[in-house]
Amino acid sequence: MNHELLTDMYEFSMANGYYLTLSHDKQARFDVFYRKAPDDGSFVISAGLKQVVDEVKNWHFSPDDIAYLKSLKHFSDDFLFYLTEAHNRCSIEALPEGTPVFPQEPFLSITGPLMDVQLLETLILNIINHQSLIATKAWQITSAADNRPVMEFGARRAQGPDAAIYGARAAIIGGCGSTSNVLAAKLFNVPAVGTMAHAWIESFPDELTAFRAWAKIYPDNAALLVDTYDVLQSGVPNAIKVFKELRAAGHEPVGIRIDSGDIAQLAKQARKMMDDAGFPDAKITASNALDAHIIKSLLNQGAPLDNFGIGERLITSSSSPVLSGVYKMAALENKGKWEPKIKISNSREKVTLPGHKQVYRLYDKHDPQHAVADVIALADEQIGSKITAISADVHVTRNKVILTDFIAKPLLQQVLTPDKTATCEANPFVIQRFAKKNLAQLPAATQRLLNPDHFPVYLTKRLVDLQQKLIDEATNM
Ligand SMILES: Nc1ncnc2c1ncn2[C@@H]1O[C@H](COP(=O)(O)OP(=O)(O)OP(=O)(O)O)[C@@H](O)[C@H]1O
Ligand SMILES: O=P(O)(O)OC[C@H]1O[C@H](OP(=O)(O)OP(=O)(O)O)[C@H](O)[C@@H]1O
Ligand SMILES: O=C(O)c1cccnc1
Repeated sequence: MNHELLTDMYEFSMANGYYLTLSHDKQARFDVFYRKAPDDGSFVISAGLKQVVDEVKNWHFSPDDIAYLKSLKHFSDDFLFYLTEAHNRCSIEALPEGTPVFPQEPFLSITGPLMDVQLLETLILNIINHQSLIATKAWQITSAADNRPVMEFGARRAQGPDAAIYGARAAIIGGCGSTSNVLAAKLFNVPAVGTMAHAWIESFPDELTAFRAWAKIYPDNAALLVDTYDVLQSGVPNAIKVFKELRAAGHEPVGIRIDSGDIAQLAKQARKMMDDAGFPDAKITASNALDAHIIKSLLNQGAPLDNFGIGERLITSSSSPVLSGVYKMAALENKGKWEPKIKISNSREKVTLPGHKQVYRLYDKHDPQHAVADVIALADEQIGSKITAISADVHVTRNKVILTDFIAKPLLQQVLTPDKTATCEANPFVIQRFAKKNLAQLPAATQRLLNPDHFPVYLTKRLVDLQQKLIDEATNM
């Protein structure tokens, strides 16, 4: 299904209005950014860019779409004709997927005909907000799991098929190692994994028969679900019987999955039983409405867990289910000249950053693996060896600093041009490694699950002066 109509009606009303009142090739630039990270975190892991680039690159309206828009009797024929010829005329600059991004930083900027970029607002936000939210949640969960493999199990609880598919990709970006979602595994070339459901056990006369039947079919992939009847009285003893039979036939068992009850207590006792029976390498997988905080707590209780299967709280980010990324006009072309644009608000933090911008990550000159701050600058500014900067966080009291001794790396990169040249990493594991590398360069305190430190984000003086000038002009001061 093409997604060109996946936009809000007001975007079409405005685009039709622009067509009727403004010059048709008037260019505009919009930025995507967010103001507050989910779960009171300090950053978001950017995700969704690959899908955005694919959508924008192939942007077009089918005859059926045009017929539907015509049937609404709301748009001019000339505008509808413009849409029949629509194709990508936009360029996109963006942070690569997997970049930890902080509030106010544009993680994507799109430039193109005003009508086109306006029509793309809803779809771009839909994709970026969803996938960045899930990638960030997956980072929380996998960081709590402390290098133990996490399988994404959420398809059945995701809010619809797209959320399951693209959520699985975002989960890999955020740190998961595999997914139970076979379609996502196929589409993104990632491992499809799984154990068994209680239905398998219930389909046989008893648990032992069910385990044996499984082990016969999958002798090298026997991860047995032990909680259908009683984990310690029945599940683990039966699993051990089958493990012994497997070993006698020359196979090593994978382990067990515990999906209910007090996981810490059950895992400790199951571990002891399997060790005593000669299976110290049999793994214990935990599942059952787990999230980052429960995983941390289980590990703090000393639960000997090797793997996690995580569904609903990952795929829906249920503890913080919205990333409110926004899409705001930064500049508009007028008679061949770009003019910076601003949205003013009574709340200082909601005043937008005007103009064509670049985000720099500053690394300590003497320790270049250590990021010390980000700076948002105007794109045509020269970043020298010294920057006078103002905190992007309006609540900071001592908000003016002089930054020196840094190496500045520009983060926004061109990923799509109107001639359809697209450069954008697709492989979610490559992106996962990029995310890990970038996170390792940030202060550890910004990555606490509870009350993390905020990473300093600054604006250059020129950007702040431009913002103030536009505020003054708009308020006639
Ligand atoms: N030792 C533990 N410490 C903290 N949380 C735990 C522990 N063991 C399980 N949990 C979590 O507690 C929540 C509720 O577990 P509960 O015992 O109610 O599940 P259950 O009723 O046994 O499972 P089910 O409803 O699937 O039969 C789940 O999110 C689970 O992951
Ligand atoms: O709990 P999640 O993190 O979403 O992980 C996925 C869950 O999906 C399955 O449950 P199922 O749908 O069979 O229902 P159940 O909760 O009764 O086990 C599985 O047994 C997990 O418990
Ligand atoms: O393979 C599993 O164990 C699995 C898959 C999806 C949901 N719950 C469990």
